[in-house]
Amino acid sequence: GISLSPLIDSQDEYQKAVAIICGSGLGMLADALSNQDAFKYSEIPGFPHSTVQGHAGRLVFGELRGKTCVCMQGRFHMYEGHSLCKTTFPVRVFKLLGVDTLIVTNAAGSLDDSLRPGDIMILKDHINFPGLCGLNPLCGPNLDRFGPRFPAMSGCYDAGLRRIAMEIGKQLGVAEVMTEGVYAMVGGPNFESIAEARLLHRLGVDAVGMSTAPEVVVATHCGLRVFGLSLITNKVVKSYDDPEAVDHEAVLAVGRRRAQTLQSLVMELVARFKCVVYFAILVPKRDFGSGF
Ligand SMILES: O=P(O)(O)O[C@H]1O[C@H](CO)[C@@H](O)[C@H]1O
Ligand SMILES: Nc1nc2[nH]cnc2c(=O)[nH]1
Repeated sequence: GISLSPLIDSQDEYQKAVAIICGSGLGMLADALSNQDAFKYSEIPGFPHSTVQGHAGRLVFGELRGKTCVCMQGRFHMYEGHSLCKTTFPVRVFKLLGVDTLIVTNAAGSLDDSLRPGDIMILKDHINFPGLCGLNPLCGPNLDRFGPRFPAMSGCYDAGLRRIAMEIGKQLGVAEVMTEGVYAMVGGPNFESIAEARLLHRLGVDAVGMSTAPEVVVATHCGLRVFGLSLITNKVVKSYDDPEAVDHEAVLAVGRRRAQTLQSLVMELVARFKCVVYFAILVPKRDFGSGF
C-alpha cells in the first residue's frame, strides 16, 4: 500500500499529490488507482456519510501513473442536508495531506443544444448560485491558515490543465465529444422546471448540476490548482412540448457508458503532473471551519 509519514507543520519536505472527487456514477475513476488502500467514510472521523446512489462513500488512496492520489468515491451535496462546510470538509483534508491539485468531476444536464449526453465538458468557469445568495462554505470566520478572507475566483479552473486535457482528448480520439463550458450549481435535489431551464440558458449556462462549485471555492481559497469536468448525462428539458423527463438512473447509466473514456482522460492528465511520493497522516490540531 501507500507509505504514510507523520504530518509536520511544514509540508515543504513532501512532494505533492493529486485528489480526485468522483461525481454521480463516476466512482469507477477510483478503479484506475493501483496499490489501493480504501476507507469507508463512516470510518473517518469528521467525515459525513454518502447517501446518494452512485456515490459509494469510500476514500481511496493509491497511485495513478506513478503519482500519489486520493480519490473520493462519492461526494457530499448540500441537498443531503449537510452544511456547505461539511460538503467541502474533504478538500481541506486534502490540502493538509499535501495535495496540490484537485480534479473535480460531476454529472450534469446540458442547456446548450450542442452538448449531448455522453459529451465531456471541461469546466472553464462556474456560476455558484447558492454562493451568490450567501450560501458559501467560506462564510463565517476566515481561517487564515488556509487562505485570504476575499479570495479571487477568476481563473479558478487552471488554464494550463484545460489546454492539456483538450490535447489529450485529441490523442484519445474523443476530441469531438469534448468542449469547454460554464457549469452552474443549483441547490437541488429536484431537477429544473422548464422556466428555470430557460432562465439558466439565457444566463449563459452550458451545463447544470448540484455540486462542485463549493468544492472549487474552498480549493481555490487554499491555493489548490483545480481541473473540472462534467459528464453530460442528459439534456435539460426546455420545451413544454418535450415529453422527456430526466431521472437519476439515466444519469448513472451515461456514467457507465463513458467510464473508460473518463478513466483514460484523467489518467493521462495525471501522468503529466509533476508530483509525489508520500502522504502525510492527518493529525488535526486546529478546527477546520465553522458550521460543523
Ligand atoms: O454533481 P454530482 O455529484 O455528479 O451529481 C449530479 O447528479 C445528481 C442528479 O442525478 C445530482 O447530485 C447532481 O449534482
Ligand atoms: N440540476 C441538475 N443536476 C443534474 N445532474 C445530472 N443531470 C442534471 C440536471 O439535469 N440538472
